[in-house]
Amino acid sequence: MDEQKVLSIKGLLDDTPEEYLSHKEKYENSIRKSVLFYKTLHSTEDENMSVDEKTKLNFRNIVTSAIFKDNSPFMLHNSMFIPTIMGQGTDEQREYWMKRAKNMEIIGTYAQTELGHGTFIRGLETQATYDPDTEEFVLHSPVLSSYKWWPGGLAHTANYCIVMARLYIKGKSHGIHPFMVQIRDEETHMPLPGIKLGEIGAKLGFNTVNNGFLGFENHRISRDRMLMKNAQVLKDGTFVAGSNSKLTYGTMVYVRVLIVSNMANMLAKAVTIALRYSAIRRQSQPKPDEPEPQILDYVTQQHKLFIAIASSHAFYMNAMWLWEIYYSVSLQLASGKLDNLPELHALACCLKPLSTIDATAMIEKCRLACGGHGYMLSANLAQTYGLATAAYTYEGENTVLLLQAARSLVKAWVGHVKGRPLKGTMAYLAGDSTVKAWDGSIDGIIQSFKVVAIRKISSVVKILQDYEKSGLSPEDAWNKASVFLTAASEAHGRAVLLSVYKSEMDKRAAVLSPPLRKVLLQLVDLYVTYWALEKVGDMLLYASITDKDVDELQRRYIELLAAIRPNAVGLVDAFDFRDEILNSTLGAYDGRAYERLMEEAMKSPLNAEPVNQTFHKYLKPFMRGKL
Ligand SMILES: CCCCCCCCCCC/C=C/C(=O)SCCNC(=O)CCNC(=O)[C@H](O)C(C)(C)COP(=O)(O)OP(=O)(O)OC[C@H]1O[C@@H](n2cnc3c(N)ncnc32)[C@H](O)[C@@H]1OP(=O)(O)O
Ligand SMILES: Cc1cc2nc3c(=O)[nH]c(=O)nc-3n(C[C@H](O)[C@H](O)[C@H](O)COP(=O)(O)OP(=O)(O)OC[C@H]3O[C@@H](n4cnc5c(N)ncnc54)[C@H](O)[C@@H]3O)c2cc1C
Repeated sequence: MDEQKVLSIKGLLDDTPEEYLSHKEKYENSIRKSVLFYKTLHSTEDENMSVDEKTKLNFRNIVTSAIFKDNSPFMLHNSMFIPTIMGQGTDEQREYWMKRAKNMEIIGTYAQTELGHGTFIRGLETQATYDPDTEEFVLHSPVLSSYKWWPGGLAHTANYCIVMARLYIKGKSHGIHPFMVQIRDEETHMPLPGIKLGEIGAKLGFNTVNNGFLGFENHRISRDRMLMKNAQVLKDGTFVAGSNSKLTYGTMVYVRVLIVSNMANMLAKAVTIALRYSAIRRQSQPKPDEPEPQILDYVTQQHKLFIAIASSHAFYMNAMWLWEIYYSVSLQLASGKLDNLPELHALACCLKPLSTIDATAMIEKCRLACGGHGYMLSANLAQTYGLATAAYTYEGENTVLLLQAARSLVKAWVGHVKGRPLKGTMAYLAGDSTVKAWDGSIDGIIQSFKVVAIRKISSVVKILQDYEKSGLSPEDAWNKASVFLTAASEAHGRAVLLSVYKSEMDKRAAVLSPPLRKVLLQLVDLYVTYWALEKVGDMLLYASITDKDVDELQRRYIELLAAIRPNAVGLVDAFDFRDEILNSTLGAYDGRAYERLMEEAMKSPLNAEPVNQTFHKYLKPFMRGKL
């Protein structure tokens, strides 16, 4: 990625801090920057790229688009509109729409969620009724709850969107399908007749993504606007179903994998800021007559931050591994082979939640580790948190996705008990789940996490079966056991994250210089030890850990923090974020945090004059008892 080229774009970087712009100005400024940015450096995925090139491009797009303190109103164009055309369009539709979309002749978004439904896709109410007389679909929003609500860029930016709507033919519903809909005139940008558009209002974050609402009043589109790769409607209204109705959900799987990469990047940004600040901040005097130490030398500070470095590495390694699986399954789907889709879906339903849960918590911990200055918007930690925490919800709310993963794990376990072979990332469930003695090695701990997952899955299946034996319906039994179903999914996800991080690092270790290998493997060791201590209850219950073993783990953890300390700054420098991308008074490479804090403070409009007009208007009369 040519950051220099991007950052040299005149006007891309803000003179006025975004914090002091109005809601409307923030959006307008973000459009200005997005146009500059995309004119200079933007390439989208090309179908004949190698997996490695695609992976690098995805990661590159994430990093480059990190230039914005918030996200770009073009975000959905790249992350969902284009992937949906690629994944859901026929060859002819791809040919036409990809050219226009890649050249930014049109700007699109992905409109699935409605005011009344986000998780329950089968409950979506937007109607697409086929009219065989005119060979058109009539799009209609029958009730307020059917208005599309949330899609990024929908409010004022996009002029096209993929609308996920319920297909009706001759009064019969044929499920949810994707439709390419022009929503604004390409010349005037006015909403087309029968289309209501607007912005949903200020949010915790994402305030320049231009999330909008969309309502239809019997708006007609031609038949060829239904993306018909996975299902078709013939001219006479005959519906031709696809091989698997869930192929329509393909874009969501893609984005869930993308989110894992994005969490690696977001967490890397936050820990770079917090750790560099911790290296320059000196505070307190534990030893009389000695200078105040760097707060990075407090072990509690190391405990807060070093796990974030290791977690960013872990998410990155897992993301690259998952991209390989994604692209391999996508190629199989293209040739009609569907049997590996459920495993990819289950993996994405584990890793997206766990990476967003951990990243969100650790980014907040990075902010808290910076004390008062971490609370400043100019530190760019609060905004980073705001962007990350959104991913807990979007692209499949985490609880719902963990329950989806549980659905696959329960099926796999029940099948295993009946003698059906387990495969892929669930094969370990067939392993021995009795641990006679604690094995404190890295591989031993990872094996213990697998045992925890096996035991949690088997025990929640027993709970489900007992509930059903007691007369509960499968649905009621499922709901009753759902807390422990999500716990079983989390345990599976934890085992995957740990084992993939370790195995991917082992693959790379061979080509690393000995000093680099040592440091990176220390981070693997720290990550595994940290999680063994975090989940010590599970280890006690299922992995025969004793209090002596825990004591040993604690001592090892402390030693690892000390071992990593000399390389800590180098490890975040290695993320190689330029100051303009960190966009933080605390995280700049030169360490001049105090000067930058003051520089940013002086940009506050309130500092333009020594006495604010409210003194004479309100305060003085008030203090003189005259109000
Ligand atoms: C700085 C730049 C960084 C970029 C980073 C990315 C940024 C992207 C920005 C994104 C902005 C946000 C966009 C959005 O949020 S788009 C909307 C996303 N919405 C969702 O994800 C909705 C979640 N809900 C669902 O997925 C389903 O409805 C759910 C499966 C949860 C519930 O389905 P339901 O209970 O109705 O059950 P079903 O019968 O429909 O389905 C269950 C069976 O279907 C299989 N299944 C489900 N989903 C999938 C899938 N996606 N792929 C494959 N298979 C799927 C599931 O396994 C079940 O199969 P079985 O019946 O065989 O068990
Ligand atoms: C910043 C942001 C950007 C977004 N961008 C887009 C976009 O571009 N395009 C788009 O289409 N959508 C977008 N969304 C919407 C997003 O996809 C939905 O918010 C998400 O799918 C969750 O659905 P929901 O909001 O209806 O929450 P709900 O599904 O109503 O969830 C609310 C609560 O109910 C629980 N719950 C729901 N169903 C179940 C269940 N079956 N079992 C157990 N618990 C359940 C959930 O766990 C959660 O605690 C965006 C959302 C955000 C926050």
